[in-house]
Amino acid sequence: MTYELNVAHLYGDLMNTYGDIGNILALNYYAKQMDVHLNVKVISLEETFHAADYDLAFFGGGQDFEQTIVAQDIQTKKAELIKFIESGGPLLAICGGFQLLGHYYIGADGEKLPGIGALDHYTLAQDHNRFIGNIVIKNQETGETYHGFENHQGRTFIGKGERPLGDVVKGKGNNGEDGTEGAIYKNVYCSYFHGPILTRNGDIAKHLLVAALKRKFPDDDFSQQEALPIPATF
Ligand SMILES: NC(=O)CC[C@H](N)C(=O)O
Repeated sequence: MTYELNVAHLYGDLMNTYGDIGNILALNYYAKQMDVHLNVKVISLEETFHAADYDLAFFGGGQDFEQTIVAQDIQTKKAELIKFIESGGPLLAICGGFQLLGHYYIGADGEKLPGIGALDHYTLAQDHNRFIGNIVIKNQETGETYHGFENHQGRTFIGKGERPLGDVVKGKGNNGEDGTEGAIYKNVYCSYFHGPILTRNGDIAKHLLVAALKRKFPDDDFSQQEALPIPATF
């Protein structure tokens, strides 16, 4: 393979609800077609995340119990994660991962867990209810439609500098109120979609990989990779 990218799978052993690890398999599938080899490393509790060592990161969803543990540990990685994000590092964060990149998450039992505040959203609890079901959204900038399955109790409200990943066509989205789903900030893509998201929405995998390639190899031309057709089903 011509290119190599280093991928950090953040808390891959703890944050993996509904087969979110399938996102790593899907990334590999698309990377191969782009002539890219991925070196994937799980970075978990008490392990160091050095922003400069990685070209792409993935942070999956989790249950409240795992999130209480991760919410503490991730504070030790906060500065380097913010460095990675602010320098344009591509990162995909799903559900619990999405919540912990923001200011805080209030769990089903009312416990307030700190996030790292790298992105300007916050997540409230809801009373004895979860948003569960198939969801469809549309990204207004690209015109792309994304399909997924949501299952979350948290209600997220996005903030300064964040655009939604899409507008809700069907389903609940971030909070069931404002019609937004997910968030985009710089090269960070957040969503409540399981499914996993990248197996059903190859366009997002392509955006992440192309962003990582352009950032790591600024002198090369990736128009061919950008033009890669995305199969209807993975
Ligand atoms: N699937 C998930 O990652 C769920 C995240 C969080 N525990 C919630 O219920 O909102």
